[in-house]
Amino acid sequence: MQSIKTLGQFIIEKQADFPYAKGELSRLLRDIGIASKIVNREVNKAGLADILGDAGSINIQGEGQKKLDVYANEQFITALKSGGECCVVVSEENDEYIYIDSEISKNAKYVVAIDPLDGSSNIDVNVGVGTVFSIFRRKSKSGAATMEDVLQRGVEQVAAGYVIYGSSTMLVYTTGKGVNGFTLDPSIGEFCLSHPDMKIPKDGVIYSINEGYYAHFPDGIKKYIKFCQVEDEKTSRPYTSRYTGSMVADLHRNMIKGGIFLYPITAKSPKGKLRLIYECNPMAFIIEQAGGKASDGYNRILELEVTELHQRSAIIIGSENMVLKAEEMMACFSPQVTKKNFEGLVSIQ
Ligand SMILES: O=P(O)(O)OC[C@H]1O[C@](O)(COP(=O)(O)O)[C@@H](O)[C@@H]1O
Ligand SMILES: [Mg+2]
Ligand SMILES: [Mg+2]
Repeated sequence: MQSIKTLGQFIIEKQADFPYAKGELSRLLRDIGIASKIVNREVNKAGLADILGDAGSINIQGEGQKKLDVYANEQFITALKSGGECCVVVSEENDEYIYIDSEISKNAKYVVAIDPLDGSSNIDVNVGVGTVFSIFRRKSKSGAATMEDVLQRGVEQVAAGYVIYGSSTMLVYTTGKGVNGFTLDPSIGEFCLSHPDMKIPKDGVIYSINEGYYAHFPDGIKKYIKFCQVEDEKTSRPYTSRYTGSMVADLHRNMIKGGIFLYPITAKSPKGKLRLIYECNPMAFIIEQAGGKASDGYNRILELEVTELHQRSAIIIGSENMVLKAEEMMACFSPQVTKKNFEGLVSIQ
């Protein structure tokens, strides 16, 4: 009989990897696991419960909030507040960061940034959606948290993960020592280790991008899309186009099969659409830990300076060789205008 390993058992076991660990991060991951199960329960019966459709409110991104966005946000914030291991929460659905000044949390060590429900446009149509989370250590010693605690670069993350509410529900996370995936077994209500030590193939034949915005893409991206569509058996092209409209679902698929996901700048989103702190950075940490690569077309996502809570970024992420090819196209056809080469350009004239 094959023994199962639950998320809780795995977390405790891996705690040994961190000699000075006191269990705070383990308990924090446990709390996120519990909230994920509660959200999963509502997602699964969304059509029956009054949880589909719009909540009638707009978030700071100017996006209409779905009822499930609001519900998921409440569940994660409640779990993080009652768990006591997190002193600040940054959420896509809250304009400002939430400092948890309760007795058990106010001096807690960790900061959590979260996209409670990713792929909101797919909620009402039963296409895979997700949750994305990123965990940092606070910078300030204790007491009220500061912007310095929340505006940290991706390289500062101590853990990151996502939950995908799809044909099955999975939680995938890293603490910087590889990536592991757990599938929820509803019959025992436990996430069980199903995908140990996940690795993304160096190459793939899947590209994921919303080609509806093609006319507004940088030339480098247009060239890369053309590159994907060329007939060339030797390089298994044309690649296959797969795009669900849920970043978590697209990245999860590409992580398992190999592939590239691109959300570049467009006329509609001149700084990109996806948010650096709770979408790009956690997914970049996971994909890099699985052997892949993540950039904004020029720079490593995890090294980008973070200056705003809901800062956006262009993102090209996935199989290493595919991202390198896309970066090559960007460098060639959409060279980055940096202060340095702008002065160079001006001096030529
Ligand atoms: O509809 P578009 O412009 O292709 O955007 C789809 C992208 O937007 C998102 O839905 C944004 O995330 P949220 O749903 O959390 O706001 C991503 O999951 C997805 O990749
Ligand atoms: Mg999202
Ligand atoms: Mg969201």
